[in-house]
Amino acid sequence: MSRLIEVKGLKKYFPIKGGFFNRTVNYLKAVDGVDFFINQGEVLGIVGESGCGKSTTGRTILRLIEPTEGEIYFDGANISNLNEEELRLMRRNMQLIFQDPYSSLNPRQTVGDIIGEPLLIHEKMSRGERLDRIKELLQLVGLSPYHIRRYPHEFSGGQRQRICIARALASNPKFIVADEAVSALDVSIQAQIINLFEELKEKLNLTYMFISHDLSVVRHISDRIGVMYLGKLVEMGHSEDIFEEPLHPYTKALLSAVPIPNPKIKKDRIILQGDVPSPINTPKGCVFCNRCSFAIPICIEENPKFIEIKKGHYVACHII
Ligand SMILES: Nc1ncnc2c1ncn2[C@@H]1O[C@H](COP(=O)(O)OP(=O)(O)OP(=O)(O)O)[C@@H](O)[C@H]1O
Repeated sequence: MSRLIEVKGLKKYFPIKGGFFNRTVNYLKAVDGVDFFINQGEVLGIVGESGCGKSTTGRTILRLIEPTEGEIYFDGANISNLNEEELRLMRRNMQLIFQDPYSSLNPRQTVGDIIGEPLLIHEKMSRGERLDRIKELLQLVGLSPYHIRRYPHEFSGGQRQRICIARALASNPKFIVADEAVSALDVSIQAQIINLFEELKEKLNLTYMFISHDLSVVRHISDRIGVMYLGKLVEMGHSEDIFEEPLHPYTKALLSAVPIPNPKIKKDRIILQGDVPSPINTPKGCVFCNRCSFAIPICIEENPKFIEIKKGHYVACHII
């Protein structure tokens, strides 16, 4: 299996300005040194509580946010230092679908204009060819070609997310970052949109990074899952391993809150204590240690390495 995405030592520190001269007085460490890869045709789920750096990771990979440090490879090519023109060409291969289908569509544009916009930017097409392609995209996401002249307010939340997906597919991308793409939808509609993502992946040979704060959402679609906490990956592995044999105390705590239908899977009940530390003054040792019931003295002193415990299962924890 070939690697479509590879990320090495990725960091994104946002400067914090202050004082009379508005100088940088500190940094918020949104992403603090993450390494991972996504194979061609694979779905990597990224989970973690709000503010742990999931969106920043996704957007930095797409170069919508400039990385502070680290390397990003797409299909073997280092895209960390591309110039504007090179980035423009690269972007057609990588698309972002985000949370809120209500605010991400221009209410004054017709569905046809919304979906056709990337075709104007990226493709040299005649008007007729563009219309055909828009109709094809509408059908691909389960909408009707007759919807082409309608406006976003005429659609339900699930249908609007389908429009966003059609727009993202217009440039024939290979890689999609779906950032909380179903979080704003009702549970029954969430399932429909997740099924659509799965169908499109098979039909169009897509690769996804599927970001969610909700483990039960990523479970169904992900081949592998990465668990983030305070800007770092604390565990990553095949979905079955993460659900059936979680290793990191934080992953166990997240799983405690998720109902698991299989009675054979025994879960340690771990309740999260305390608060997430500030991403401005991150702890010297393990980022999770102030909330961990199993912490030992080394956890306060030393940041644990992210190591492969068994094939494909990585964890950053001193007690494993
Ligand atoms: N443009 C920015 N400037 C300064 N800080 C930012 C910026 N974008 C994000 N942050 C901060 O970076 C940290 C990580 O944010 P991010 O949105 O990546 O987290 P997340 O896990 O996706 O959470 P959520 O699901 O709530 O979006 C947060 O502390 C956030 O406040």
